[in-house]
Amino acid sequence: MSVCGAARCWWIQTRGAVSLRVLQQNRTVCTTGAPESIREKLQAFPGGSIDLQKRQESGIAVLTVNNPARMNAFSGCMMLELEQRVHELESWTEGKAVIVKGAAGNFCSGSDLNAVRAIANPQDGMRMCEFMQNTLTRLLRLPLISVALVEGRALGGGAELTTACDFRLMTSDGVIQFVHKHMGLVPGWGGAARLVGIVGSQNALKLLSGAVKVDPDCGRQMGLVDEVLLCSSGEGETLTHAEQWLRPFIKAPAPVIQALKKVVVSGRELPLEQALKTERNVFGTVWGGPANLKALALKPKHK
Ligand SMILES: CC[C@H](C(=O)O)C(=O)SCCNC(=O)CCNC(=O)[C@H](O)C(C)(C)COP(=O)(O)OP(=O)(O)OC[C@H]1O[C@@H](n2cnc3c(N)ncnc32)[C@H](O)[C@@H]1OP(=O)(O)O
Repeated sequence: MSVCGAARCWWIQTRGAVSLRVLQQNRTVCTTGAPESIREKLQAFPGGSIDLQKRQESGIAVLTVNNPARMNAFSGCMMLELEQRVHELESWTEGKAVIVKGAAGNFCSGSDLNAVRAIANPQDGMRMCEFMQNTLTRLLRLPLISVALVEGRALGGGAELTTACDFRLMTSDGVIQFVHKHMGLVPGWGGAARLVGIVGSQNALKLLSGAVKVDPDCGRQMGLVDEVLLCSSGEGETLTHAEQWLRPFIKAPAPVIQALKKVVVSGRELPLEQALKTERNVFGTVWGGPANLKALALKPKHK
C-alpha cells in the first residue's frame, strides 16, 4: 500500500510489520507511481534495457543501464524498467549492496534525446521528471549500500543517476557532467537537490552553472567521487574492483547491513526526533537477533 497525500510517506520495516511514519512536508510527493498517461507515453519509446543481476552468495546486485547504441541513454521503456528493478531490490531480503553501471564501458548519457524531443510539452516533461525523481529517490533509499560505477561518461540525467547512489567510484577515464545548462535546462531527476547534499551548495552551483566536466581528480577534491579505480573503462575488471571496494562494508549478515543503511537514511532525511524514533525502531529489529546473539556468544574483542 502506498499513500499519496500532503506528506511523504515513509515505510519502515520493523519486525516484519510495516509501520507507516508520516513525515510532514509542505509539498506533496506522490508515491503511488506516475499517472497512467505518463506511463503510456514512456512506453511509446522503446529501446535498451535495465538489467539486474542479484548475486545471492555475495549479496551484491549489479544493475546495468544497457543501451550502448545510444551511449546508454534512457529510453522511455528503460525509465519504466528502472522502476521495476528498484521495486525488486526493495524486497530483496538477502541483499547488501547494489552496483549501478552502464554497458560497454560507458555510464549513461541521460534521457534519450529522441524521447525528449517528443515529450517536449511542459506538462509531460514535468511528469517524466516526477516519475524519475520518485524512482531515483527510492533507489537512494534502498536498504542496500549503493555504488555508481562511473566508467566513461555520465551526462545530464546520467550525472543525476550517480547522485542517487550512496557512493561513486570512477575509472581513470571517467567524467561526470551536468550538461543541463547547455540544454537550457536544470536537473529534473532530483540531481540538483542531491548534489547540494553531496558537495555543498557552492560546489553544486559551480558544477551546474559551469557544466563542469568532473574528472577523477576534480571529483575526489569535491567529494563527489569516493574512489578512483586504477583502470580504464571496460567490462569485468572494473566491476571486480568495485566489488573489492565494497567488501569491507558488507562483511555482516544482510539484516544488519540493511538496518545500518536504514538508520543512515533516516538520519539524512528526517528531523532529529523522528530520526531517533526510527533508529529505536530499527534497533529493535536487530537487538537479540541471530547476529547479535552470535556475537555475544563469541565474547568479541575489536582489536
Ligand atoms: C533531466 C535529464 C535531461 C532531460 O531529460 O532533459 C537529460 O538527460 S537530456 C540528455 C543529456 N545528454 C546529452 O545531451 C548527451 C548527448 N550526447 C553526447 O553529448 C554525445 O553523444 C556523447 C558525448 C555522449 C558521446 O559522443 P561520441 O561522439 O563519443 O558518440 P556519438 O555522439 O556519436 O554517440 C553515439 C550514438 O549515441 C547516440 N546518443 C548519445 N547520447 C544520446 C542521447 N542522450 N540520446 C539519444 N542518443 C544519444 C548518438 O546520437 C549516436 O547515435 P547515432 O545514431 O550514431 O547518431
